[in-house]
Amino acid sequence: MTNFKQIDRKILADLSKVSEKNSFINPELYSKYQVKRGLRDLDGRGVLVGLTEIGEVHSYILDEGEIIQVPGRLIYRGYDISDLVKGFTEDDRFGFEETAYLLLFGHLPNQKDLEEFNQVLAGYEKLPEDFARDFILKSPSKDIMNALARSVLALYSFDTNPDDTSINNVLKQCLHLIACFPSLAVYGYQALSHYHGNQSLFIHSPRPELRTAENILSMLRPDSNYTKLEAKLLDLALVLHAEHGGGNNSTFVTHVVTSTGTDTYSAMSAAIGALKGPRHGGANIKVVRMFEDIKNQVKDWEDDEEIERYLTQILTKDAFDRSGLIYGIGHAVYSISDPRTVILKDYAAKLAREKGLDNEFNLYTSVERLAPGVIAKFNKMYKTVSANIDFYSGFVYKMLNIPVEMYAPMFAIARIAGWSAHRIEEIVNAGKIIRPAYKSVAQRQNYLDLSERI
Ligand SMILES: CC(=O)SCCNC(=O)CCNC(=O)[C@H](O)C(C)(C)COP(=O)(O)OP(=O)(O)OC[C@H]1O[C@@H](n2cnc3c(N)ncnc32)[C@H](O)[C@@H]1OP(=O)(O)O
Ligand SMILES: O=C([O-])CC(=O)C(=O)O
Repeated sequence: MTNFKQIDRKILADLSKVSEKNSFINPELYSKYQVKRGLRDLDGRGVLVGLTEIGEVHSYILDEGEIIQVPGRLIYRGYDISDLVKGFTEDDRFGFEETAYLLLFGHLPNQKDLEEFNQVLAGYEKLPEDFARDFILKSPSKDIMNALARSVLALYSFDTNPDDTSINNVLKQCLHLIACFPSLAVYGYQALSHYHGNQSLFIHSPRPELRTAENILSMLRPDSNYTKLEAKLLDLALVLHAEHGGGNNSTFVTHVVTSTGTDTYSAMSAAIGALKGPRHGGANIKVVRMFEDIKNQVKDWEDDEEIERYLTQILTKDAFDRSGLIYGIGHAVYSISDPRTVILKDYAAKLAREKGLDNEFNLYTSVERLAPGVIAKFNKMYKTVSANIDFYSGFVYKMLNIPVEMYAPMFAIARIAGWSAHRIEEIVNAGKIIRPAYKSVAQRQNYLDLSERI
């Protein structure tokens, strides 16, 4: 057995070298053929690939053809996110369901619309009989995003009409997914914590009278208790994560996969896979882990030079996960600021004060202030970088006692609303499969018989 493993490892190592060598493309060729890497122009502007009415991510203005970076704005269906947040927080209402309604149907719900919508979601939140036992608890995964994607794919089998892409059917499927993502994710976590973490197993059912944020906390906690303040803060986080235009990676994946004509479960599981990545929604988990490392490595949290030295080690791949990335900093579109971070940071500050975590909050603000300068020393920058939403979200979740494995799933529970709206928009407007071009830069070769190959 050991021998086999050793041989296996050697073969794999050799094959990996060959694979890596023969996958390399000379970076100069990208400029030669004017390939827009990351679907971005050299100045950072995204290549225009679609139109949407759902979300707008605004970060610059053009002045006589010149890009002027401005503080970021996020607009859902024409409404500025800060106005939406102000509206429901000042009225002391939950905002996530109202936001999901707005994204899906294009207008703000009135009282009656909202009550009806809450009832619809409550009616859809129940999982099929024995689904949790057979599909979640029986094979617990160490990664809740993978568990969530698997559950979404498994739901296909319980749908009597899964491949029907009429809007009526797709809307029904999307509403079902929006309603049951909290249970799918939380049960995935409970399975992990029980089978891999030796903790007692709790499976609490969602309660129809509770809103999404309340249900998440009630299902996560053994005693189901939470304060109104905790639920409101989580609700705010869900609203801020619900949508980000058509170009963010997971939503673009939703458009790409939807354009093939495939079913809702396939499209949404692909989007979950995209969101999980540490350069996208998975960054919130990385940020909190990176801060655990910073807290251990940096002795004086008030010493800017010591913090900068550590951040430099991250950039040079000598610290943390050796990826060279300072997580939670930078954004494909925003430069001066991410409007969601501005809102969340304010709440993070208040909560940190309440919980006696001012020191840790101050460390976050120091990293936020120092990281852009460190990154600029190592890269050619076309725009400044600033903290993105993932920078403070994990810290907020941590203060809400939400387990770290649930941070990226929390993003998915919110973003399924945006993905759903984009899937419907793609189906209503498209009819064309998304298929960009790749130029082959391989040399043509004459075929060799097996006996002739060296
Ligand atoms: C919800 C979300 O998805 S928000 C994003 C969450 N992701 C993270 O927080 C991960 C850390 N950040 C990053 O990896 C990047 O900033 C991204 C992926 C978000 C955006 O990347 P880009 O579009 O390449 O950003 P931008 O053009 O501003 O970057 C310029 C250079 O700085 C580098 N850079 C940007 N941010 C960082 C960072 N946080 N750490 C290290 N280097 C960075 C880029 O890699 C790029 O270098 P390159 O030209 O050699 O490729
Ligand atoms: O827009 C992006 O590229 C990433 C992002 O912030 C999001 O999806 O929320």
